[in-house]
Amino acid sequence: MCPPAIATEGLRKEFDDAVAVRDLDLSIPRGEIYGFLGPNGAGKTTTLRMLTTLTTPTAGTAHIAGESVGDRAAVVEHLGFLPEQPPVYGELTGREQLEYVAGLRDVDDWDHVEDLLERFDLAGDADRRVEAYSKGMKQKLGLVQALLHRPDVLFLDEPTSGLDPRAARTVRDVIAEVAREETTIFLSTHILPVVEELADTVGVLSDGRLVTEGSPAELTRRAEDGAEAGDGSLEDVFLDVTAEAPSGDSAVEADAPGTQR
Ligand SMILES: Nc1ncnc2c1ncn2[C@@H]1O[C@H](COP(=O)(O)OP(=O)(O)OP(=O)(O)O)[C@@H](O)[C@H]1O
Repeated sequence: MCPPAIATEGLRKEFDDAVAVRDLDLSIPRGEIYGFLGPNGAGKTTTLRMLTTLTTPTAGTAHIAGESVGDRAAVVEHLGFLPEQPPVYGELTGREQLEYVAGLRDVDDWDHVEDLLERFDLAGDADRRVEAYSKGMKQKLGLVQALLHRPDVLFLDEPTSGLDPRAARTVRDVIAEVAREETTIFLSTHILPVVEELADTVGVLSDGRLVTEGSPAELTRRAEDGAEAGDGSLEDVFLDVTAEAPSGDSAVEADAPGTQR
């Protein structure tokens, strides 16, 4: 049987003065879009960094497509990562940027690269310098470069942050399309409607702990059943399960749902 796309057991990260992630257990099947929510400081970025080998766990295990994150060379073949700020160089053209990343990744399937540029509506701009790209175009270029090597698992950190509604729509459409091709997507975001629209399963992290998990429909049904106030929306679920978080500056207070940061 295929191993899960993402599996963690007791995954934990401590910094000198804080526990950022506490004993996280995840099992995310292949082909799923997993929406990872949590207030500011909940530990989402630290989790992403552990899963993408950028930081070492203090304890526990994590496997991507069956490979341990401790084996960086093996695991990076399976993952693509779009951080909140896409790692693109302004002085290169879009195509040069992709050639550079393809070289690092040993990708020589140029038909695939051209196909991605077409699908993301970037082909006409591929020979322009990246510094002339809009934020949405840079985000799409970042997505193309994360997908160049056909990863099994794509990690996205706030992929629609700061985009205008049209650019955010395009990025959401692209995510949905990529997911249709059996790529597993781990989507970390504050923007609840994005998760509500795209995610098969939602996990909510609060103070480093996974405090709830389920499909958006299951979570909102639970909120409707238990709610004394509110309309049983994902926002109610989020507010309810993160209510005990020690930080006062929850994501929902800072960003009204639907706000594109
Ligand atoms: N390098 C570090 N050194 C010390 N503490 C850190 C470090 N990185 C993160 N932390 C702490 O770990 C906790 C989780 O931070 P993290 O950035 O993972 O949260 P987050 O959920 O991504 O937050 P946000 O939504 O605001 O980006 C916070 O208390 C943060 O201060």
